[in-house]
Amino acid sequence: MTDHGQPQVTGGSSGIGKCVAIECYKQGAFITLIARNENKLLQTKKEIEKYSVNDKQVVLCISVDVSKDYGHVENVLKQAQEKLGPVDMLVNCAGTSITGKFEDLEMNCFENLMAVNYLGSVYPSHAVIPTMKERRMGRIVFVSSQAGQLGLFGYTAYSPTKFALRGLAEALQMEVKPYNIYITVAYPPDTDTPGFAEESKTKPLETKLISETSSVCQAEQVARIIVKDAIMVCMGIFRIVGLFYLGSFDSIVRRCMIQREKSESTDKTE
Ligand SMILES: NC(=O)C1=CN([C@@H]2O[C@H](COP(=O)(O)OP(=O)(O)OC[C@H]3O[C@@H](n4cnc5c(N)ncnc54)[C@H](OP(=O)(O)O)[C@@H]3O)[C@@H](O)[C@H]2O)C=CC1
Ligand SMILES: CCCCCCCCCCCCCCCC(=O)[C@@H](N)CO
Repeated sequence: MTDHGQPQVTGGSSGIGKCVAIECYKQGAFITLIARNENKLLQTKKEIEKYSVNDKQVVLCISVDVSKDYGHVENVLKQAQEKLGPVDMLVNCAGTSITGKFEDLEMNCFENLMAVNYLGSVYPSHAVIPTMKERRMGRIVFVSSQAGQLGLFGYTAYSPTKFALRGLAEALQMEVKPYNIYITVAYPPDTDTPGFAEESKTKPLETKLISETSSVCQAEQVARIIVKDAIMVCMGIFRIVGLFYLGSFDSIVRRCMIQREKSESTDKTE
């Protein structure tokens, strides 16, 4: 059934997720887009279909809130797999941001962001893992953020949700590695998307000034890196060989250094 990729992309109707879907579609994949707004999904489906590389390719749309009812999320993702075949990659892009000073943010900001950005990645991942384990293959991508590596002014509600994804990814990786399932985490910088434009409307001045120290990326570029990393990590054997080489190169450099120091000190004593 699957001589082509079968990715499911949450948040696939906009921004980074849309570009990830296009990137996979250009490689011949059958795509499932997951987001809430049906019109946006259909519009994106049409846009993606322009990039088809063969006439069998399909773009399936699922309208669901990834952060609300786990049972429902599980059902719709399973239904999609019945239609298109087993998913080989899940890219968790659905997410949103609210900025503001800690004391100015309402409690529901903290609750909603944790629900969408964190649980909204847990639910779809939990739904696809059993099939991936059975098939002894799969990839799951979590889209964190540079604000998931550093806590920055204005991001008290957002950053923790993105830090959480890293903890989830590392613990889950240890569990699923024996099943040949690979987890990657992306940490994108500010990226030009509808979500970013929305976020920028209410950013505190401090956050703006901090953000302006680094430039805004294009969503296409971020998506390309996300897809490439997800595929590269699968080449487990190459990674191991690569690490071995790095280790052996380090020891060459170390030997040369010791050699050079020795000959320098004998030069001095002569
Ligand atoms: N743009 C940026 O500067 C950066 C973004 N990121 C992260 O990348 C991801 C994508 O961001 P970006 O492309 O900017 O976002 P956009 O706002 O442009 O797109 C978000 C997508 O997620 C969907 N979505 C949002 N909430 C839910 C939900 N509860 N259930 C299902 N789908 C949902 C939206 O569709 P709908 O609303 O119809 O549901 C839409 O398809 C986010 O996780 C974000 O935190 C990370 C670093 C930088
Ligand atoms: C090793 C770590 C390197 C860190 C470099 C520091 C750069 C600071 C710039 C601030 C960037 C803020 C990113 C938030 C992006 C985001 O997730 C939102 N735009 C979502 O909408």
